[in-house]
Amino acid sequence: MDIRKTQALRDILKDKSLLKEKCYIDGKWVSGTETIDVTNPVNEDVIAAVPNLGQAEAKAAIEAAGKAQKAWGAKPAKERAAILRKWFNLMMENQEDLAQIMTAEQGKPLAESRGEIAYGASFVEFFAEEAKRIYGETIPSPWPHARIVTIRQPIGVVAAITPWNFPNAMITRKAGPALAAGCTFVCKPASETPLSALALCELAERAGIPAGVFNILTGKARPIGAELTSNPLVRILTFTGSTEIGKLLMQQCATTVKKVGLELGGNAPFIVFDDADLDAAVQGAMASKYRNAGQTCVCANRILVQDKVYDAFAAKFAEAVNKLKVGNGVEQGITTGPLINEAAVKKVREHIDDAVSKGAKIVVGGKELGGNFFEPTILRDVTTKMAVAREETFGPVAPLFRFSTEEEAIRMANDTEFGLACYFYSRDIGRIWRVAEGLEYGMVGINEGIISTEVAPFGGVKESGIGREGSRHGVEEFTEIKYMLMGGLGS
Ligand SMILES: NC(=O)C1=CN([C@@H]2O[C@H](COP(=O)(O)OP(=O)(O)OC[C@H]3O[C@@H](n4cnc5c(N)ncnc54)[C@H](OP(=O)(O)O)[C@@H]3O)[C@@H](O)[C@H]2O)C=CC1
Ligand SMILES: O=C(O)[C@H](O)CS(=O)(=O)O
Repeated sequence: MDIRKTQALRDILKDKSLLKEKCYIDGKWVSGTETIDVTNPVNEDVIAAVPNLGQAEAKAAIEAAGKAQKAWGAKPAKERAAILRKWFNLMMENQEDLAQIMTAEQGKPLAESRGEIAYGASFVEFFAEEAKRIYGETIPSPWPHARIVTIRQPIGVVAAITPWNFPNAMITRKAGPALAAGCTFVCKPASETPLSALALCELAERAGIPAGVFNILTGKARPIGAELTSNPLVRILTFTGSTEIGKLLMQQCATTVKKVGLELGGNAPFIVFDDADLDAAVQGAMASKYRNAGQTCVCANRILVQDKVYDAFAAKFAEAVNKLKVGNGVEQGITTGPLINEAAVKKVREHIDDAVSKGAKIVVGGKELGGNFFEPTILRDVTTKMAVAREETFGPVAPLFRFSTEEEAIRMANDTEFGLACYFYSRDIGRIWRVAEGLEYGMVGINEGIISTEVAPFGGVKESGIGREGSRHGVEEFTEIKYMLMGGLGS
């Protein structure tokens, strides 16, 4: 069967009006004089074309968001909550079509796309509820003639730039709390995956989200980014993507002292101690490493295995990885779709060749399968001299490192400028507390390989980012605390 054959996306969708080839600015569908092709990573076939907009349209979107923010922020929280709840319901009612759109433009297997739609919708559901719980406080006054209160108010216009690997959830993980807090939202999605974002606009309109509150524009990253980071109407830039671009955007935001929310790159260690349940560790490594063909910022990027169980773990892990099935994500039973593009395949190839040239051995996989497809791969006898130790592979490659002591494992795990997610398997309670507290990361998976959920704070330390998304903390990022002193009360 030709794994690179695909059906026309419009023919697959039940609700064809979800396939949008226009941007959504101020409640209007906007075309462009030029367009950008959207391709299916399975075979690079063009599946749609979206407007190639620039700085002027970004400015118009920001101004529309600025105009709409006052009324949206002034709505009672309960009303905003009800509209967000409708948006959530519409996402779940259209889950299959949204998943088909995602698999067509991003490549992940349909089961993962359906999962991402539910995950992305969960942020809208969660923050619809949190909208009603954005509290202030009263503070005991040091003066008899005065009283102190604080309130939380919406920060204002939110600008967002999002990546291709989770083209729905990385938008709703920002838009959910932003709209809940009474902010308005202007987002540039990744050029590879704009269709998931534009479908969200169609559902936002149906949910009754007013014009100007939720805006998506596609096009030239640099000029749009320059406007989003310099326009004084924008009060926060929230970005998910590479650390390199995150640093650039943070610099650009400095000129107008914008708040930033940054979810950047990772280099997650996955540590297997000799007291671990090896079957559970293999299961966790499979889930963490090969989800989205390894294209997630929280994927296990380095697998550190204690000497005594190294060979046993490697054998069990190889058996599991050999069961993965590479192919077109719309086919039944496919576990691993194509990588997003040629550059991604090239990076995986370079990482494997570098490791092997320095002494690593290929246990499973290691081969390109044509186009953007790459075999799920395990490397053993990997050392810290190899590129995979320092760089995020962002592909289906599991490098196995060895360690002897607990201290060595923590030192190896922390030997990186990144600090997003980390994982370890142990059944010794003392070790669990020592290691969890010693790891320099924003998130720790203990005996678990998948930790992302809307109820917990997602984010990193060091060069993996600033701020948290999801959880009650996620909505606070889009508010400002105002301190009010009420004086002249006599005594
Ligand atoms: N911490 C987290 O939650 C996540 C981190 N990442 C990290 O991102 C990387 C992979 O994602 P990838 O999309 O390639 O990352 P990029 O940083 O290249 O792109 C992310 C977004 O930034 C935009 N962008 C790129 N250059 C500029 C610029 N100069 N000005 C404004 N916007 C710009 C892109 O637009 P365009 O597409 O038009 O180029 C895209 O929308 C990996 O390092 C991964 O770890 C990814 C997902 C989640
Ligand atoms: O972009 C990513 O990699 C996501 O943040 C990972 S998750 O939230 O889907 O786990």
